[in-house]
Amino acid sequence: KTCLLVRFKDGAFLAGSFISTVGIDFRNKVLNVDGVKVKLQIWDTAGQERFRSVTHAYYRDAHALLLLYDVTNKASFDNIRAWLSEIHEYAQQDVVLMLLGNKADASHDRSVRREEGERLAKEFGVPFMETSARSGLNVELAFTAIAKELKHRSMKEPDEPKFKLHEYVNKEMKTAGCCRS
Ligand SMILES: Nc1nc2c(ncn2[C@@H]2O[C@H](COP(=O)(O)OP(=O)(O)OP(=O)(O)O)[C@@H](O)[C@H]2O)c(=O)[nH]1
Repeated sequence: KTCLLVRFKDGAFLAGSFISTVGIDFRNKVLNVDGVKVKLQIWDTAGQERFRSVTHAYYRDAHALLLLYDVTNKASFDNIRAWLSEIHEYAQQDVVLMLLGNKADASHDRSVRREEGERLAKEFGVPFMETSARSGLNVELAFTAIAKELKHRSMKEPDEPKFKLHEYVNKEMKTAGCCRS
């Protein structure tokens, strides 16, 4: 999670970093979305179980949640169902969700296939993409898509058609041949 956020914020990869997030941390980034400045305040939660009660407190105020698993770690993928039920319990009902399978670059160590991620995302009706903090694959796209959805929700003109996050993500992935850094 931290590496993905640092890649998005600073365009760099923290190679060999083993510093676990303690509790919660945040970073801001301003994006230009269709000529409008959108300020994203992105909270980076600790994945470790012992910080769970701290992170719960932040779900309620989140407008969007990015759920990450590690494609080289099957347990992290299996945990997604548990995270989703936590989200249903603690987050706002209309929170924007996206599922990301990170470390897509690590092809030799992969233990979760892209199709498995796609299937899970479909089951829960959330947009999905694989990302890589190392190569930058789809990182900008994931955050930009969320920013577009949030901008649309807060500034929508009465006659403006609804922004469709799913469709936007699918279209962008197709245009880029599924992968872009
Ligand atoms: N190959 C590869 N390694 C990655 C990628 N993203 C992160 N890593 C490595 O995975 C390890 C953990 O990354 P972090 O970003 O610190 O993980 P985290 O989810 O923030 O961890 P916690 O704070 O403990 O919950 C580090 O050794 C990173 O170098 C990636 O896209 N590709």
